[in-house]
Amino acid sequence: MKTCIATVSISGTLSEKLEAISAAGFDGIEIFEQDFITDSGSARDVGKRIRDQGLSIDLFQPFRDFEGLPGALRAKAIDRAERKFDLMQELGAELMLVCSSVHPKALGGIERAAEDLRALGERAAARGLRIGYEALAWGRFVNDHRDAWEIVRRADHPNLGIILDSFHTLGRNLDPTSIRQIPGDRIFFVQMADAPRIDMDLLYWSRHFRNMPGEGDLPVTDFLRAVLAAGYTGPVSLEIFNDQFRGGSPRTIARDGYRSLVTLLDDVRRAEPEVRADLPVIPPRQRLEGTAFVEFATRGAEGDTLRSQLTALGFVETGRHLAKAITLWQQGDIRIVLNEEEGDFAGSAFNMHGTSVCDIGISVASSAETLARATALGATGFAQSPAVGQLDIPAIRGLGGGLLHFLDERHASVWRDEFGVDRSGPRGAGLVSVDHIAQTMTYDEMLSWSLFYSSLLGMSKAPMVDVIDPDGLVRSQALAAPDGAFRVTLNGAETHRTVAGSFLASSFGAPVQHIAFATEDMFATARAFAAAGFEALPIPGNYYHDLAARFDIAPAELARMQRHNILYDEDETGTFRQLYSRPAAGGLFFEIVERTGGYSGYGAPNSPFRIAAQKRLAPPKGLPRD
Ligand SMILES: O=C(O)c1ccc(O)c(O)c1
Ligand SMILES: [Mg+2]
Repeated sequence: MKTCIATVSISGTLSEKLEAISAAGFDGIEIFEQDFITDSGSARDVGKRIRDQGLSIDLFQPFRDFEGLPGALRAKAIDRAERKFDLMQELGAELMLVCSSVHPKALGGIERAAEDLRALGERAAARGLRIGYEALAWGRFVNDHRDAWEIVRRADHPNLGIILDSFHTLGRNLDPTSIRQIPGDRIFFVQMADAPRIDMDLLYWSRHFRNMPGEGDLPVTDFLRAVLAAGYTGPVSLEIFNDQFRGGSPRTIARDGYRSLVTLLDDVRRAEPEVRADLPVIPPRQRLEGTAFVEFATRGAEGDTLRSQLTALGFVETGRHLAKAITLWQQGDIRIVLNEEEGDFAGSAFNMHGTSVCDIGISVASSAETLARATALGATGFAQSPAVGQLDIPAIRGLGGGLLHFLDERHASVWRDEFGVDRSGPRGAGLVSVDHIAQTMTYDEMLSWSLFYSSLLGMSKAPMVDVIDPDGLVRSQALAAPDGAFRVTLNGAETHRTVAGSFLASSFGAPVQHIAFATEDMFATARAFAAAGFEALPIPGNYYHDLAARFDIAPAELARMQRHNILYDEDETGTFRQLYSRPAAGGLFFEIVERTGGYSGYGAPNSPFRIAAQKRLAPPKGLPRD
């Protein structure tokens, strides 16, 4: 199945767009007329440049306000179409998109529209061209793909077909199953776009907020399933109008687009196995089984500080790497790796970010299949020649250039072979596993990284939440494996003045801002911490007065929470307790959580209080406080 993208979806000049689209792996483009007009090359030159990039021109668009016009206006519209046919022939484009009219003088009527489009189909046929008719969601008379299809059906011309665009159908909440009734060969082109569910004017929503399939909230998989079940075998294309993408990096947006489209085709292939279209075969998302390790790059005095922090949290050093300056720290099922090598990957991560998380190991059902899927979806592989005796574990680059390693049962012996350790850690303070890893990025990187996790790995998104920092808003997007075995929260900062933003600035983009460990008994853990000299993030008394008002918590329990600086939340399914460390050098910190019942959130109502408490302790530089 051919993969395409509209030039409007990518930022830059036409040449930059083409280069990025080609590099990302697409087969063809929809050329937006505006991108042609702004270029200084002739139509022939532009057509050649596109083909020289290895791309075909699968659609020329848009041609507006054609059908339903009276008298002289109709004649002028036909003349305009003929001129654009000339242009298409020079470019080497065979299919034109005609979108439903919004012209104030246009007249309604299905029969009139069918007649006009039949006439246009006839003129296109005389030149070996074809016309695809698309219902814009805000079209004056035609704004529903079922009406567009009725017009195309009545026009009954072989050079006229329908163009389906997921946004126009799903944005109006139209049921895509009606598409299954359209003969597949009368669908001339298919455009895919997702969007976040926002209640607003359709045209404005479409022109500014579309995003890549899987990045938004629309049922795009159901839509494409219906299209392919109808027997459509033509190109599947992305047509994404998005303000943020228009200002983004052409390469990144094109790569994300390709990743989202191949993921969508793969999801459809699995959901609709009878379809005829030839869809790319890539391995399925692998089951995630947990966090195998979290590796820090550190050195010298910073390493000593980190070691004393880990000790206060109940970790113990259980092994040393047989060949490198790397130590293993354990507690329960948690493995923390401290890498003080100067020459390898961790060394360069330390030079760049200071003490920081440079590598996350994820336990998966099959690491080879995980790597194969990630590679098919355009992830950047990572290989560092293993030291003697070091297992070669598949890895890719993640956020901030950090690594993600994928381990399966074939790598179970790595701890014994390389560190001489073959059991889980001591009970320590009762920390049992990594609950989640919090990654910080700029706001405009969030869609990209949430697509990364949801397309490469078996993780799904929770609704986005706003986190209020006293100095700005931070958006937070959580993603989790279905059973919570692996969770990440992505925090998008818009200014340097927020805790998240100042972390990004001061660490030069370190990928992990905090790690949350799970305990099964928060109070026992807090007591063990206190005995080990752990210093909690102090939470003000006002918080506990408010807790007493919001929830039914016994006074003795509330007093215990306050004594240990424990935060609390609950929902219909269960309860959540949180305890934070003080921020370490560079702003990195630890969180301890206890979940009961089915609570699957992250204590979002508590984050403003946590952030304010962090700022009291360590005001961002240049911002005197109190
Ligand atoms: O916003 C528009 O006008 C517009 C133009 C062409 C399309 O294919 C479309 O989906 C929207
Ligand atoms: Mg469209």
